Amino acid sequence: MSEIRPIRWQEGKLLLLDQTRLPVDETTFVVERYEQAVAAIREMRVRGAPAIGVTAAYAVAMAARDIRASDRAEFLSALEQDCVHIRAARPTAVNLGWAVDRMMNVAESVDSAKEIPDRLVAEAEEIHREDEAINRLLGDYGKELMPDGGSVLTHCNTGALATSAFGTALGVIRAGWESGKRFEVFNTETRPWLQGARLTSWEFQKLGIPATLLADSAAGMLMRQGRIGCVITGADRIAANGDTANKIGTYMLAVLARENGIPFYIAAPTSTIDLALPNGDGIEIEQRPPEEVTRYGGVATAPEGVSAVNPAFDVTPHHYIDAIVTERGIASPPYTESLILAVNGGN
Ligand SMILES: CSC[C@H]1O[C@H](OP(=O)(O)O)[C@H](O)[C@@H]1O
Repeated sequence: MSEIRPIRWQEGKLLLLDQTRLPVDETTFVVERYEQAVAAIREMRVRGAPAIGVTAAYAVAMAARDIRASDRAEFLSALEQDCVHIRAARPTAVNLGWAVDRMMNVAESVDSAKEIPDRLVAEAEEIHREDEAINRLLGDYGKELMPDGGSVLTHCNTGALATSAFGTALGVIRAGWESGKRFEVFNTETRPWLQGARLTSWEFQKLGIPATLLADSAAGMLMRQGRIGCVITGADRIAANGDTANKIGTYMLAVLARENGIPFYIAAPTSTIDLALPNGDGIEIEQRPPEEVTRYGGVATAPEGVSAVNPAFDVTPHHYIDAIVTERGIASPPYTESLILAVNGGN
């Protein structure tokens, strides 16, 4: 099976598998300027915390390519201005800001303005390469949590489409399956943007992993019936105490899992951990257009004029989370200690 790669850098252009068109059409959205990358992130043509970070890295490199200043200080000032727009594309996933910070640190380490653009392309490519390796490591650690002969439920899309390749929570499921374990897989549709129905189901079919799609509201009944052995999701930002922001509906699944005595896991690279944030109260939750709730595919699914709220994420308190799988191992409570070790490489 050829790996799904939603992001490709080719001859100075960023080629994105347009996720607003899946699963019906597999089309490439071509990005040549950083402004187009910002729009693609905001419009969710590319989405998923790690994928947003990789795309933001290339956006910084493209911004640098268009700056004409020869003076180093002027160049860096202009680049930081462009980075303000890149950082603002979507607020919740920490990976975006993490990638921009890393790119700006590299730019500031270069002595001559004319060398910055090429150096930044190289750094963006390195971030891109690192992400796949990290996901595979994470999957390898996490696969032990997959219940041979049992079942797992996942939410939203955390597969290759949410990263550079392989995925995070879906990568753990894939690694467990490819290690020879056999278990039932369930995935929620994930309203209103339908990442689960449109993207995760598509990825499981590509991987040859049988998976059963369910309405978000059916998850509680399946748990109560004993049909779900564990729940695993991704993350967009993990605070120092383990409070975790993820796709809207995750908190509901975590509370239902605890109520039914089912383990609830998070899978995320350490770049998603924000140790500067003591707890989840300070995580900015992206509010997306109400039309994503009241319409789908250009068709009204609610009466014209109805008001709607559309938070794209929620925060799951750390005490509902049984383990956090990272590329440096599985973190267990107390997360105030285990996440520091994970981020610092065990030291
Ligand atoms: C591997 S992180 C994927 C993460 O991102 C998703 O959000 P969105 O589709 O809005 O970018 C969701 O929270 C996933 O868990």
